[in-house]
Parts: sequence; structure tokens; C-alpha cells
Amino acid sequence: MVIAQRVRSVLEASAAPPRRSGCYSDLSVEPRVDSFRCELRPEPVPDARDSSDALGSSVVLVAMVIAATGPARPGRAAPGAFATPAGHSGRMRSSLTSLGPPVSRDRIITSFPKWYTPDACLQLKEHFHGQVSTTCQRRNTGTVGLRLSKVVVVGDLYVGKTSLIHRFCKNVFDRDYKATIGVDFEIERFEIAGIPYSLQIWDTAGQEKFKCIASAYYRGAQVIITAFDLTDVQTLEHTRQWLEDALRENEPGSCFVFLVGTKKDLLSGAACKQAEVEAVRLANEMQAEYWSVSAKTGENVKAFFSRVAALAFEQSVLQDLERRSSARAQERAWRTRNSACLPLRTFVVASLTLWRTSEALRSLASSSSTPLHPAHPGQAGTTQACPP
Ligand SMILES: Nc1nc2c(ncn2[C@@H]2O[C@H](COP(=O)(O)OP(=O)(O)OP(=O)(O)O)[C@@H](O)[C@H]2O)c(=O)[nH]1
Repeated sequence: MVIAQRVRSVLEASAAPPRRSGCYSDLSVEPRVDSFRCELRPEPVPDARDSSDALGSSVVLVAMVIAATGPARPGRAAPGAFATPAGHSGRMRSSLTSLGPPVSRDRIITSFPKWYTPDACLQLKEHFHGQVSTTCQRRNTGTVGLRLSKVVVVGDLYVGKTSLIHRFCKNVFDRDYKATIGVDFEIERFEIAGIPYSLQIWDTAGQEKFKCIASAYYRGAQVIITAFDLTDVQTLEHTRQWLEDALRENEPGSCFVFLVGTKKDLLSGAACKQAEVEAVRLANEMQAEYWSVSAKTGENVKAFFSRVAALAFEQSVLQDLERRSSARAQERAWRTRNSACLPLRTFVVASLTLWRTSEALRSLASSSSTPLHPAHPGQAGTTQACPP
């Protein structure tokens, strides 16, 4: 019965147009960028030196708009949860007309958000990197404003991954448990230090039977959030394995890792403290930043995602700067190499031309001194016999 309901909901939702979020319950569906959430503020006009970046930005924007037309599939087994609104044809239009509106006020980050506890945090500093601040002031952040940074949330079933994401993205809390099937995602827009920035937050299924589907979406993550239930110590122990699986699909050292204890509202002060001590210890082992949150009350949820967004943003800007400066260095090196070779090349070409000309002249001279029809037969190598 449950399976039949799930199958029905999957079939119903497969016909639905894109929503504010996307869901993938099978691998035949490629990840796509949500059409409603691709609302990008106009990128500052790049200066002439960055014309290549401007081109890159346009390509990314076009790719996002094209991707927005893809199909959506459910990730959640909630019968009837994906009602099909009429008007498929308005889909593309909505994605284009929605370009530009400002982000909501609580998504504007001007100063670097603080950690939850200094005992387990990724960075202790309280300000953006100097280079990042300068770049943002000049509004010269390249393609950062147009790209999506991927955040993947993993952890045991029932720990509250979906509830955490829904509290942040939709400000709702559902007491009923509906297992995630495969994966689901939300796109959340921010404005950080004046620059538009988006996170694509992937909710994955905690159930073992959906693990192989979910793990296909780990790749390319900039942030990995390993969630556990503060009231269930086993779920904390399992985070190590979840992290290992997620890291396996990504470049070493390329991801920020967070360890998040959920359902904080269910623990009293002393019990919570005890659970957190264990979690902080593990976070340090995992080189992760620790947070504890409650999707039910909303405690720490916004602060946590702001921290995630700020760290990911800063890294994106720094990587973009590095990429551009190494491209410029390569170009400079190429020019220098070529300009150093130029005199040598000119000399070689000139010498060759000179040598060829002199060879040609020499052969011309020797051929003009040799008579074509020798005056004395038998001479000059001829073996002509005299006629009788
Ligand atoms: N009291 C309390 N309950 C929570 C909290 N977060 C989640 N829950 C409940 O825990 C149950 C599981 O939450 P989900 O968000 O569906 O769990 P999940 O990790 O997404 O589960 P899977 O999709 O199976 O991986 C639901 O009944 C939620 O209502 C919380 O902060 N406090």
C-alpha cells in the first residue's frame, strides 16, 4: 500500500512543472537548476580586462536558463504533495522575468557570521579576507555571483535533514516523518558583501536502500553537512561513515565539512552539554565545524546557514581570484617566451633566406657556365660519336 502510494506520488509529480526546489528519485534525471530560484541580481559591469570573465558569466547564465527547462522529479514520498498547477508554458517566462529582484533581507550578509563554538570551528576570524572585501567593493568577483555552490546534507534516516532545510528555506516545520526518496534540493539566494550568491542545498535520503541514488549527487560539493540526532548517539557515530562516503566523491581538501546536531529542543541543558562534548570531539577529528540546531524552534538555523554561505562565498571568491591571476600569469609567460624567441627566430629565418638565395645564385651561375650544346662533341662528359 505504501509502495503503491509512493509510486503514485512519483508518477504524479513527474508530470509537474518545476517548483522552487527540485527532487530526484532516480538516476535517469540529471540535476538541473531550478527556474524560480535562478533569480540573479544584475552582475556589475566587468571592466575591460575581465572580458573573458564576462563571457564566462554569460555562458553560465545561458546554461542556467537552459537547465531550468528540465523536468523535475519528487524526492519525498508525500502523497499529493506535488500537486500539478496548470500552465506549463509559463515556465520559461517565469525564469526569465524573475531575473533581478533583490534577495530577502535576512539573506543579506554584510559582516562575517560567527562560529557556534570556538572549540570546533573552521575559522576563528571575524571578518572577510582582505582580498575578498576589496574584490567585493570593486564588484569584480567574476562569475561568483552567477554560479551555484553545492551543499550536500547527509546523515542517518530520521535525524532531521529535511526538516532543517525546510526550516531555513521555507520557514516551516512538519512533525510528520516522510522519508526522502533519492534526493531533493533547494536553491537559496544570498547577498554577501554586496555580491549575489546562491547555495544549492541537496537533501539526501538517509535510508540504506536509497543510498546508492543519493551518493550519485555527492560530487562537486563545496560544503558537506553531516547531520546527527542529538538524542541518538548512534547517529553521531555513523556520521564518520557518511562523511567518508561523501568525501570519496570529491577532491581531497575541496570541501568545507560541518557536523550538525539536530533536535536541540528535545534535550535539557545538562544532557545537551554532554552530547555536545562528544560531538565537538568528533568534529575535531573530522576537521569539521560543529553546530547544534532545532528545526522545530528554528534555533541557530539561520545563523548556521549564513555561516555556511559566508565560508563558501569567501572560498569561491578566492578561488576565482586565483584562477584569474594564474590565467594572467600564463598569458604573461607566453608573451615573454614569444618575445624572447623573436630575435632568434628572425635571425634563423633571415639566415635561411640568405643561404637559399646564395645557393640559387650559385646554381644559376654554374649552369650558365656549362654550355647546353657543347661546341666540341665528346667534350664535357659527352660520348657523342662523329658521324661517318
Ligand atoms: N522535536 C524535533 N523534531 C524534529 C526536529 N527535526 C526533525 N524532527 C522530526 O524528526 C523526524 C524526521 O525528520 P526528517 O527531517 O524527515 O528526517 P530526515 O533526516 O530527512 O529523514 P530521511 O529523509 O529518511 O533521511 C520528523 O518527524 C521531524 O518532525 C527538531 O528539530 N525537533
